[in-house]
Amino acid sequence: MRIGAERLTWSASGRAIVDDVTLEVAPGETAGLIGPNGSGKSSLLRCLAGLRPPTAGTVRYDGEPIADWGVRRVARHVAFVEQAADTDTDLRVADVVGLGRTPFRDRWRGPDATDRAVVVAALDRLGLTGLADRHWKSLSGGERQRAHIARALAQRPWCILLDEPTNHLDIKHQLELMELLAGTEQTVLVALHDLSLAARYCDRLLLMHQGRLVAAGPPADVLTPARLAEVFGVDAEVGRDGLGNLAVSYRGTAAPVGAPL
Ligand SMILES: Nc1ncnc2c1ncn2[C@@H]1O[C@H](COP(=O)(O)OP(=O)(O)OP(=O)(O)O)[C@@H](O)[C@H]1O
Repeated sequence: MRIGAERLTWSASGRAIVDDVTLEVAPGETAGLIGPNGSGKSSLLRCLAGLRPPTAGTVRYDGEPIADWGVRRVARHVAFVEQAADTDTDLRVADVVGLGRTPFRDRWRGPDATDRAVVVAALDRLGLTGLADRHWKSLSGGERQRAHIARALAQRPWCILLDEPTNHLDIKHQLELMELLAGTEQTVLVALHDLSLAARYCDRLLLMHQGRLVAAGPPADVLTPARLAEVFGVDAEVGRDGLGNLAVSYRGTAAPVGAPL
């Protein structure tokens, strides 16, 4: 399924937080959304997930304006893992993951065999099978993060939007998650702060700066030292690491060294 935004603007407190953004993520593509703190990544993802009606412009899935879809139809096609998504609940982990099946159930019907099988598969995919019966409150931050991703997979969505999903994850689980996202046939748009991780696993990167989409393309084209200095304020080098992967190395900030605080 193709994700599209056309001249999308979302304003708050009289300011364009997402400013005239046009983008497209092709079916099956894994696209990385990058940009400094406050550049509008989460706000853009919330608009694309249908959680925020845009001030102007259109969000489309496979060419159809999402504004014409009901909440349930959106939830059947698009899963969204929010940043630091937390749930203060007494539910078991399997029940939280089972919430991903809600859009497919009648209001009064409990989970059926398909729902249960999908939840088992999603728990397994995220290495959470052993934690299925644990209470949510007893999980670590990384375990919760993985459970939120399992909940998104249980939706069996066509598109997955994720906001900083590697937060809280140790390096093995970061790599596992990125391998999963890069390997899935679903369309993925994932906001990431780790530029080397983004460069390695994403087909294309979309770079946000002050609410605007300022670059989009293959990682090697988007991640130039000049852009990293201008957008992120860092003095960086982009090259191949010892394994041949594109990687960003930082000399430091681009600000003058020794400037008084
Ligand atoms: N409801 C709101 N009202 C006013 N300002 C907002 C609102 N939501 C977000 N902002 C502001 O919009 C800007 C963009 O926020 P957003 O969370 O989209 O950025 P981000 O790129 O995801 O940042 P980060 O990398 O820190 O998560 C920030 O300056 C934020 O303070």
